[in-house]
Amino acid sequence: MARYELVKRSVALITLTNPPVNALSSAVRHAMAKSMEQALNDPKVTAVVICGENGRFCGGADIREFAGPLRGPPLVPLLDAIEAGEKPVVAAIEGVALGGGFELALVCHYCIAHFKVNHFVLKIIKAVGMSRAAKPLSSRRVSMLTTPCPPDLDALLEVVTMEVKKKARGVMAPLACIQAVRAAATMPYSKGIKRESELMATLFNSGQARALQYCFFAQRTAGKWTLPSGAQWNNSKPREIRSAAIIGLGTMGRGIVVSLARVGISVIAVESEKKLLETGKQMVIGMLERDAKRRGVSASLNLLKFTLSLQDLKDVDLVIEAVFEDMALKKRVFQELSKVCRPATLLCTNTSGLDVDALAGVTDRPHLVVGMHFFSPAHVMKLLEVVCGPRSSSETIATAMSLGKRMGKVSVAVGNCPGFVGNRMLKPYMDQATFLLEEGATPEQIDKALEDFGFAMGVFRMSDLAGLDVGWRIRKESGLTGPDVDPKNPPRRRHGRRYCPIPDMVCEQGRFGQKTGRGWYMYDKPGGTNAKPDPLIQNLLEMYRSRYAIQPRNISDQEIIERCLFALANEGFRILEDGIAARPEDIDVIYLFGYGFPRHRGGPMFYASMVGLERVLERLEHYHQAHPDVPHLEPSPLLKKLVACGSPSVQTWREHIKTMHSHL
Ligand SMILES: CC/C=C\C=C\CC(=O)SCCNC(=O)CCNC(=O)[C@H](O)C(C)(C)COP(=O)(O)OP(=O)(O)OC[C@H]1O[C@@H](n2cnc3c(N)ncnc32)[C@H](O)[C@@H]1OP(=O)(O)O
Repeated sequence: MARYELVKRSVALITLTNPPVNALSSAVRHAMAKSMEQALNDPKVTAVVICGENGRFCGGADIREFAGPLRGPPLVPLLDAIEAGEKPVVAAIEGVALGGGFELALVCHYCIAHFKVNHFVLKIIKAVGMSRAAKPLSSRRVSMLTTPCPPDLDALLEVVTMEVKKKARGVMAPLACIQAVRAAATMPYSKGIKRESELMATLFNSGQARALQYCFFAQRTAGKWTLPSGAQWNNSKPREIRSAAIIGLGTMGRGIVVSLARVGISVIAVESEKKLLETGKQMVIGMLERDAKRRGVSASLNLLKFTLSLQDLKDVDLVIEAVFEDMALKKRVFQELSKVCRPATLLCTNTSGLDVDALAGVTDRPHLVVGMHFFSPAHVMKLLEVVCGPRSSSETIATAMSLGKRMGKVSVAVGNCPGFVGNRMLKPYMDQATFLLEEGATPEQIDKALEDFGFAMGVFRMSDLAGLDVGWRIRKESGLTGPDVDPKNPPRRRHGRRYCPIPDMVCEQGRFGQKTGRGWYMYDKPGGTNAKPDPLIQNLLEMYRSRYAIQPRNISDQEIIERCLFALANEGFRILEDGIAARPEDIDVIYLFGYGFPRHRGGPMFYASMVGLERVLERLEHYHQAHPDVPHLEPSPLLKKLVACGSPSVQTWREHIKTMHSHL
């Protein structure tokens, strides 16, 4: 946990040894306290060097211990002893120094940071020995340092506070940080530290802290996929991918090309027409150049090839199809790829919800077919849903997951069903939002409630950004709207359930969102981003309500949140029951990284557990009674089962999920 060595007969070298990140667990704190005591009491020791094993100084407190009561010695007295000691202590920092690890470095009298500090420990020790006589320690104690306090501190912090409130809506920690900075600048050290401890205690005991800790581990759990066959992340070897091809240079295709090229993979990009190819090429080159400039590296343009011919793909390791969301077209592409590519080439689809196994079925290698569902813009968004078809091999899944990681994505393995996890859950969420419009709410009221909850964007603002025509096309293909559907017979119902045609009416007016300058909001120009409420939408809603004799009512923010988010979580429970997601953590990670769900709320499933499953069940029953023609509001059997089992913690739900067959 901490190794103590006497080096050169006078320097104590204390090495933190708690892999993988040398977190300050209770055992480490105990060993550190003992080692420091030994060093300070040993007359032979004239100086101390603290470092971390395996190229990492310290990743801070052991977050796993936060779930229980504090055990072992507290950190602050240890830090105080180092700071006040009569022997110089040097932090030799390599890799990370985070949280409590950073505090540990701060109280040391000297800090040396290098990307390979272990090579330097002996030199550091020598330098420390020499400087000992020259420099008295009083000037090296952090408590003796004065913090500069600008005369306009209040105004400065006010500006920062406003910025933080805008960027991290509803999040407590950044505001507490500003208060701690104020305390440091205006109070003596001991009082400032006391204030900081109080702020820390408030945060530490908050629901937000629990949510953020949950997110940290959920993100890491998501990479550890497992199949009922026994194949899993640590026993399935991914293939090495050196070359890839992308079919389709629309918005998604371009982002995927950039994501691959910037990690050094050669990419062949294919389009069907010369003009589309040229436009796509220019866009990709521009994106890569801007990206490289931002990262201070040179753009990897030599890795790219642009072509109109699928024949050029015969030798690539992997293909990602990113053509229009049209099953017939995708099947044609997969049939062609089957003929052209060498038998070992992996064939992936970027479909956002179509049947991956149906595509596998038209190829000569269904075991090498897998979904790689990127989120737009693909070179920015961190989420990748890896859609495992029933015939995808474990090697194929491992390769897609590992390629996602290589591109810096958070990859989550999901099963194959319409919409997979993310988009399947989006439907009930968006349905509730449009039903609320019918009942009397406005897009801006619903968006504000969701943004106050913490979403980066409300549902209507997000739809305008994504483009309203995509969903419209899908609804037409599923027979929910279009020339063959009589909107009056029956009105506001399709396939035996409630249906809101307002989104179709918006699209019929050519309002497709930001790209057309009009959508649920109006924008200064096509492509504009500054959303303003549009009186025409207000008129449309009023006319619609009067046509169907709907008496608008005042709808509270609480109802908006409950109906949208409990319907969302309810679908999540069904997804768990169906074996489309293996764990609630996977669902939460998908919503955190793909749909802007606020991290300090932990994701839809964690949020439901924090609200209390009993309460979620009671509200869903209430809303389902009021809207019996909305099946998504009917509480799922798993939710009922969990409540009947006493609402266990989210980490243990898996034990209660008995799926007949997993789709993973
Ligand atoms: C006694 C209390 C006194 C003082 C309290 C002070 C406040 C704090 O210190 S709060 C903690 C602050 N520290 C952090 O927030 C760091 C969190 N960790 C990270 O950001 C990263 O893990 C990393 C250190 C930058 C390393 O990143 P990477 O190389 O990508 O590895 P990972 O996959 O993220 O992590 C590997 C492995 O380590 C586990 N882990 C990492 N940090 C901690 C930690 N602080 N506590 C416990 N466990 C940690 C992580 O879960 C991974 O575990 P696996 O089992 O391999 O999944």
